[in-house]
Amino acid sequence: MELPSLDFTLFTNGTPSQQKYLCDTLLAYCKNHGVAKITNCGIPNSAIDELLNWNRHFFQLPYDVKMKAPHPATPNPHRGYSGLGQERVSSVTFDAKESFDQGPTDDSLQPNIWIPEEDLPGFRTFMEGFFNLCCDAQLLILRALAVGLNMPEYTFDKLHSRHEFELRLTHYPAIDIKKLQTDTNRISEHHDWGTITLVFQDSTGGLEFEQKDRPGVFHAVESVKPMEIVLNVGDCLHRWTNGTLHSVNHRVRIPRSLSTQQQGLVPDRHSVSFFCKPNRDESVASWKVFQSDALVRYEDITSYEYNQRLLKTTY
Ligand SMILES: O=C(O)CCC(=O)C(=O)O
Ligand SMILES: [Fe+2]
Repeated sequence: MELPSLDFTLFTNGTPSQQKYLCDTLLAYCKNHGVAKITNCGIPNSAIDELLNWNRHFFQLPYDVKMKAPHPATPNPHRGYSGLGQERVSSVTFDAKESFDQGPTDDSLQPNIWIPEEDLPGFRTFMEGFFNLCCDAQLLILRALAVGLNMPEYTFDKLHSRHEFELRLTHYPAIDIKKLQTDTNRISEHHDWGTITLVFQDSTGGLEFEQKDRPGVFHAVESVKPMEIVLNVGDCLHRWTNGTLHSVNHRVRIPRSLSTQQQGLVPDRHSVSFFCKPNRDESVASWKVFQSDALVRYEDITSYEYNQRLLKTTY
């Protein structure tokens, strides 16, 4: 199953009928698959190339330097560098990845943890700027989704006004294909916990999503160019819409181009995830307008409680 890229200039600069097409198509992907590929949502392509370059530079640093910004051994703050195996997405399978987590600059509850400027000059400035670009992009995407849902265009704006989002760099080191065929994943199957996630990836491949109506059947979602951003629906959007929008199960495994290979090395892979999450004090209960069968599937807890519940299972 190939996912075509949806060009967001249809929403920002298109005619009313092109705008409608973009919103309806985006909504259909979010309902039927929980995933879509998008381009031109306001983040310059050159910034995405640069982002992946910074990702490479960061993880190429010696381990001791990366450990100058250690993610604590505990879930909070969910910031800084996590080495191989520190985060456990699955309780069964080892995930061969290292990551670096960042939030907004002014978050006193979860302050950022940076390596010293002299160890990678320019890294922090670029990453803080890219975080802001993602903030603008998520607003645009959620407005298009709101229009697709026949809701007021600005429905999601105030629910995300505090930018309590996370930006994560991930590096999957080169690995023997036999390991990925047996006891190791790059990232085990999981749902994202927030509203939507934007995934920027290099051309290595390996990201897969589970078909909604065929549990256990996964399809590759690769980006021919890094400008093709993968959009995942997360749990909070699923909860608010009472399951109308589908929080997609996904994982990273062997790239499609190597799937028949029996031996050798799978090259390393770099990706970046921007997790757009509701303000911490927002409820993530199902909205009445989506309760056609009077069944409230999801209880009234805050976004923060929901997030903490899940975070505690992985660190
Ligand atoms: O590396 C990827 O492409 C996806 C990573 C992911 O799913 C995540 O960080 O939640
Ligand atoms: Fe994910």
